Amino acid sequence: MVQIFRSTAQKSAKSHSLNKIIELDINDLDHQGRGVGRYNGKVCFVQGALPSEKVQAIITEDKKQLLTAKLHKILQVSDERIEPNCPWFSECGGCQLQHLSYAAQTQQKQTRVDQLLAKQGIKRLPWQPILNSQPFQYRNRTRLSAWYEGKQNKLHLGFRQFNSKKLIEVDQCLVIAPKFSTLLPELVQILNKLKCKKHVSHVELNSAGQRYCIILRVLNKPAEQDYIKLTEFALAHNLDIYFHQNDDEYLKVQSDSDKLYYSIDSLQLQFGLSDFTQVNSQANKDMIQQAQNWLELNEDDVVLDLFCGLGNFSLPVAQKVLKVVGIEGSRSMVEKAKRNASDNQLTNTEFYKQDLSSIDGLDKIDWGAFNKIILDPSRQGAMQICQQSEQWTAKQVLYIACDPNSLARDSQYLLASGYKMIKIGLIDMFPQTSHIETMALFSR
Ligand SMILES: C[S@@+](CC[C@H](N)C(=O)[O-])C[C@H]1O[C@@H](n2cnc3c(N)ncnc32)[C@H](O)[C@@H]1O
Repeated sequence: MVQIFRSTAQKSAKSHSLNKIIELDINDLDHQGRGVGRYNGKVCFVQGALPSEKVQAIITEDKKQLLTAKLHKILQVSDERIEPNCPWFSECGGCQLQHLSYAAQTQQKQTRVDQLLAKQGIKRLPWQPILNSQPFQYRNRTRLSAWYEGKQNKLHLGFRQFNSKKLIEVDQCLVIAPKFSTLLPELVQILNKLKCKKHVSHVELNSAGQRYCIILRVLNKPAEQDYIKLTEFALAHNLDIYFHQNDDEYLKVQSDSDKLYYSIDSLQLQFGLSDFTQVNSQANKDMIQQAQNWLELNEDDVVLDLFCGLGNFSLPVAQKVLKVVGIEGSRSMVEKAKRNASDNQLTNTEFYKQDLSSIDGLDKIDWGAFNKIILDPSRQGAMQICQQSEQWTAKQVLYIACDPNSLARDSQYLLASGYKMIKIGLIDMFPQTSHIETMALFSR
């Protein structure tokens, strides 16, 4: 008979290993920023440990091929270890790398991309200089969890703990816009004065555009008094505050209705609070500039911008080329991209709504019409698209990846179609975190 239950002996060996203190060498960082070593033939992930360190760690999880452990003591300290600036760093799940020097963070990210592409047989990458960001105060969007504690009749704001549902209350955050960080204690105070405080599920902070916006996600319709209190707070701090109750409905507590827009050089791009916008405004501008430089745009180019969003790449590119066609899955973003083009007097753009993960959608694209292609997919990547790359006439393809795993997978299809990777560079869009953004240029 096939044994499907673990024997009692196996079970008890596992339970004995829990809480055991082990000693190991750390030689890598994983995609969540955890130190990686080996113990008794198993891979062991130790949160808080760094490559080149020797540590003692307490086993918290014992699976067939891997262990998870908590850092207990550092026996040999990495030269790159620094004191984290944030008092909540060891608990809060928002940042994973504040204990690593900024230069080493980007170097580690580059190493990780090297490793992932090497696994697919893509080696000796043509690395370009890293596009660094300011290490703190760079985030223009963040979401705080809110939770109501019945016994004390108190609302708390914070972030989730690493790999857990537990919430860590914070009254400042070093990676978000400084105005928001300074305002957090007063924001919690005012929220605690609201009738609807029990029904606030989370709070979003958005300074992607010209205004500082606070969005309160509420489960029930707020009372009139709440509008009055929040309007006073908004006026006192020069903020816009919105209630977000249903999917696309954002109700501004003040009555004026300013449009939101962000700038790229002389262009102004309108966006909505539910739209995708890049989280790091300066890194976004640098990324767009690098994209234009790498593509060596000229006035004869006809460019296809896939996953174009609101026109973040399409519009600056349109200023330099004959024509840009942008394709995007969200109808409302396509409408905004069109309006953004006309508001900026750009007459050489077209935008279409299309699901770029469906073969039917891809069949409608006239691939032969473009000599340059920009791909900026979400984390899932652009596999279905890159699988069709054989039929492309484009000489150059620029791939911007927010997940290096997708880049590694999709690069294989491009290389198989005769493209060569001629440039690759890290864009440090998310300092202090383990997120990796990469730009790669392919040519044939
Ligand atoms: C990483 S964002 C990039 C947006 C834009 N290029 C920018 O820089 O702001 C990815 C975009 O892909 C869109 N998207 C996601 N899945 C899609 C799909 N299956 N088909 C078409 N667009 C999709 C999202 O709506 C989002 O606007």
